[in-house]
Amino acid sequence: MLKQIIETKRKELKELVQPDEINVSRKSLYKALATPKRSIGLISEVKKASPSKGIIREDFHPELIAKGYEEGGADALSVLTDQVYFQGHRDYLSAIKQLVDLPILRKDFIIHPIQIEESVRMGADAILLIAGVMPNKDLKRLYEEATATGLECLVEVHEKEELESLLELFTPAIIGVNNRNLKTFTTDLTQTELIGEQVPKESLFVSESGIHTYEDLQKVRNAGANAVLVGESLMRADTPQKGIQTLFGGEPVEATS
Ligand SMILES: O=P(O)(O)OC[C@@H](O)[C@@H](O)c1c[nH]c2ccccc12
Repeated sequence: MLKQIIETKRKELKELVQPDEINVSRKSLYKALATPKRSIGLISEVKKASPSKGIIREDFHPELIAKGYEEGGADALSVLTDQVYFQGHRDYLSAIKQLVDLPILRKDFIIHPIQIEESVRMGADAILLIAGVMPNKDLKRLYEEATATGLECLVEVHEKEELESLLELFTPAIIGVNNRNLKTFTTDLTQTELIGEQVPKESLFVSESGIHTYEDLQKVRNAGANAVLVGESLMRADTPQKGIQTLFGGEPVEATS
């Protein structure tokens, strides 16, 4: 599946037209996750559909959802911009960036430097880079280019070996462990426990996918995760605020934040 997605992305890129640049100030994802509002950081994802689950939310209003996440006390937002497989859109990200005061992660399949310029223009604060979809040295180059333009990167890994070989080249500031097996689409939080042991102390550690309950949250926190990236379970909640509240077992945001 991932292979197919990347192939589609390559074709799309041949016809990419850069958007007009929106004028916004950048917010640091790293800082937001290093000083979370609760006992663990939360990146809430604006996600209408996915290849594994189909449509997750029919009445999909990205700006309302984003606003709800902000009111619910999310530390950062992730916005899907891939259209073909996730029914996202780069315009959603631009609109949300102008509406909320949180760092925004662009969730897409970034494989070429022109997407870095595109991400800057659309107003993203950070981008996702997925290990395994390109040689590590190419990923490192994209990481450096993005960083030089003021974009932060969440570097996602799926296997222990993937992280080990990446760390031989460089140490990403933010490392995400995806609990979803990209071949079978099943999620398993023990991935966070297993691979988490390998995440260097100086990097922020994000546990991604398949986090649905307060127990799940505690499990990955105990495994050393600094933050979670949650889409589906929040998108299926009555309201984004209620979703966050339930996920955190009612834990309030810190009064000082
Ligand atoms: O909806 P979930 O299971 O809470 O997962 C969110 C996020 O981790 C997932 O959307 C994701 C993780 N890595 C990705 C890469 C591309 C697209 C999507 C993703």
